[in-house]
Amino acid sequence: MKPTTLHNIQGGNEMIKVIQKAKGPLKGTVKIPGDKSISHRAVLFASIAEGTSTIHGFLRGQDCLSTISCMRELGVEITETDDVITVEGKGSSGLAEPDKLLDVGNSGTTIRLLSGILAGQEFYNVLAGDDSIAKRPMRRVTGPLKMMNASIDGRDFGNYTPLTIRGGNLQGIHYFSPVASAQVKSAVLLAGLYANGQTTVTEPFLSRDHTERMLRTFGVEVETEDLSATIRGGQKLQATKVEVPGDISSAAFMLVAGAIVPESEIKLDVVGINPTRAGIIDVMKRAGADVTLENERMLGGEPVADIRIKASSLKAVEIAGADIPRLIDEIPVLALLATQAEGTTVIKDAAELKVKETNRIDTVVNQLNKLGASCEATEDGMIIHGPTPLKGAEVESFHDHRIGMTMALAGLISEGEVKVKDTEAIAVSYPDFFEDLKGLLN
Ligand SMILES: O=C(O)C1=C[C@@H](OP(=O)(O)O)[C@@H](O)[C@H](O)C1
Ligand SMILES: C=C(OP(=O)(O)O)C(=O)O
Repeated sequence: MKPTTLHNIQGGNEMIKVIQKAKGPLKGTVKIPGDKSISHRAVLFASIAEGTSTIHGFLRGQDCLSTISCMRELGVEITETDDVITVEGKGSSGLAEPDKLLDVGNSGTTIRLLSGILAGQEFYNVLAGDDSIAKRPMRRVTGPLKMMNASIDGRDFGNYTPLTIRGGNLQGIHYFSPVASAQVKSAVLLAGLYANGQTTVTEPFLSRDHTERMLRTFGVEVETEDLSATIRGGQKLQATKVEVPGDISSAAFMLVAGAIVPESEIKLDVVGINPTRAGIIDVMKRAGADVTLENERMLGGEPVADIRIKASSLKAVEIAGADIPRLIDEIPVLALLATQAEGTTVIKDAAELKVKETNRIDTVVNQLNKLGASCEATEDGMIIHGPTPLKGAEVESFHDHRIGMTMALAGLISEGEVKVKDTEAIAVSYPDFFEDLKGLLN
C-alpha cells in the first residue's frame, strides 16, 4: 500500500481536499486525458457534418459533456460508451430549434464556438451557463457575429448571458480581432461556413489552431497565412473519425509536479504538442527544467509525443508577447513553478487571465501568497520572487479547475497541510486528477 498524502473532508456543501507534503519523489507514467479544446470541436463539427462520426479519446470532463448536451438539445443523436462517442451528423441545415435554454455550464469554449454555429441557423436560441459564465465577456464573439448579420442580444447589448441568437443570411467579413483568442477566431470561422462569400479572421498573435486543422479533416478548405485564417461559405463537412490526443493543459500539472518535487521522474503518454499550444515546454526548458519529448508522431492531424520530466533546479524567466496565447491556461501552474525558481519571474501581456473562470491574476497571486509565496499582481500579469518555501494553509479554488489543481500541487511541497476548497470544479477538465496524482506517490 502506498502512503496516502491526499484525503477529503466535507465542509458544508464543499469538497475540501487535504494535501500533505510528498514523502518521496513522484514516479511513474500517466495517460493524460483527452484534449478539451479538441474534444469540444470534435462534437460540434461532427454534429453539422454529413454522416456518422466517431470520436476516440474524448475528454469526459464537465465542459465537454456540456457541449454534448447542448448538441442533443439541438436534435443531434450522440451515443457514448467508455471508448467512443458516436455522432449522427445533421448536415449543415439539419439542426432543430431547441425547446429549452442551452446550458453551457462552466464552458467558455462551448458558448463561444456554439454561438458561431447558431449564427448560421434561422431558429431561436437562448444560451446561458453558471455564475462564472455570466461574468465572462461575450461581445468579443457577438460583436463580429452581429457584423455578419446575426440577430443577437444579451445583457449589456449582447456582452453577457443569457444570450439570444437568431441567425441566417450571413455575410462574410474580414475580422481583425483585438485579442488573440481561438474562441473568437473559431466562432467567426464557423459562422463563415454559413455566410455568403469568404470570411477571414486576423489576430494579433497566433492562437491555438485546432479549428483550422480539424475542419480540414472534415473536408473543409481553410487557408492560413501568418496571423490570418480564411474560409469560403457554403462548404459541407463530411463525417470522419477523430482521435483526440492528451491535453497539454492537463499534462502541465504533472510536468510542474515532476519538476518541483525533488528527485521525481514522470512519463506522460500521448500528449498533444501542437506548436500553438506547447509554450509551456519551451518556457520550462528556458527555466532549466529537464523535459524531453519522445516518440514524436502525428495523431489525427495533430502532433503528439510522450513527455518525460525529471526534477531539476529552476531559474526565473520572462513570459510575454507571442508566448502568452501558447500557454494561457498554464499560467496558474507556471506561477507555482516560479515560486520554486531562483530569481524574479515576470509574466506580462496576459490581461486575458482576468476574464477566465476567475480573474486568474488575482486568484493565483492571493492564494499562492497565503502559502508563503512572494507574488505581486500587475495590470497584465504577475511578478514572482523565488525561491520561497511554502507552508500549509486553507486556500480557495473559487470553483476554478486550474486554480484547484495548482493549489493541490502546492501541497506536495508545503510544510504543513494545504486544504483546498471546492475541488469538485477540477472535473471540468481533469476528472481523474487526484487518482493520477496518487498513482505517482511512492
Ligand atoms: O478555443 C479553445 O478551445 C480555448 C481557447 C482559450 O480561450 P480564448 O480563446 O479566450 O483565449 C483557452 O483559454 C480555453 O481554455 C480554450
Ligand atoms: C479558460 C478555460 O476554458 P473555457 O474558456 O472553455 O471556459 C480553461 O479551461 O482554462
